[in-house]
Amino acid sequence: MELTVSDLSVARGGIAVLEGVSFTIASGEALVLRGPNGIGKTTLLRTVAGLQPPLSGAVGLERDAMAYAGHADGIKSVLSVRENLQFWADVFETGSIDAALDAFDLRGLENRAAGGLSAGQKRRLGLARMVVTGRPVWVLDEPTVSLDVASVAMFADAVRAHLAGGGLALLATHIDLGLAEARVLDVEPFKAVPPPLDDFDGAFL
Ligand SMILES: Nc1ncnc2c1ncn2[C@@H]1O[C@H](COP(=O)(O)OP(=O)(O)OP(=O)(O)O)[C@@H](O)[C@H]1O
Repeated sequence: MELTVSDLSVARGGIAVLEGVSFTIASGEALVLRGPNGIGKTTLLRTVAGLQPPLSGAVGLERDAMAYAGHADGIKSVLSVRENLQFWADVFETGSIDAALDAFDLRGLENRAAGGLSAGQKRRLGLARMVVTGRPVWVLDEPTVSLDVASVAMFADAVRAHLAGGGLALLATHIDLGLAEARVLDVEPFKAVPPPLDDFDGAFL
């Protein structure tokens, strides 16, 4: 499997933010997007994951191959940790949630209502959902927000296991995950150039 992004231009609120982005990620590989706040990393990830259309260019994989985790954890607060994961296992028809509970050290919390978890515990539950989806392509936006050092290492291990199983990952993060094998793509050079003004006088009004 391979995720190929070709000459992709993406927009937020109707305004182009990144233009001409191209990369390929093969099975077993991870690519980390880097760039300053507001450059368009979230917009690029959402476009690659099929949550919004590109302005132009192409993503050479079906949306069904991907699991996306954004800033929101997507957890149901009245359900327990176990019920949350079971819900996703049912949606994705993947069966067991044991591997996800173990990967993110959630065994001791499995009967706790998700609404009563700490921010970092909620984040671990949200990331455990990626394991449960069984999907080969993980698209992750700032996955380590709220995680302590041990949990970041736990997350890096989960990504490594995913890659070892033939999966691939595309991530945006500002911190060092300790994933030495991951490639890094700085998206700043792809910053969109504003269109030239076609109303010279109007620009001064
Ligand atoms: N609803 C919106 N309408 C218009 N512009 C928006 C909207 N939401 C975000 N933007 C702008 O789009 C640009 C790209 O935002 P995006 O969230 O993709 O950046 P980012 O690189 O992920 O930033 P960060 O590192 O802060 O998470 C930013 O300049 C942002 O202000």
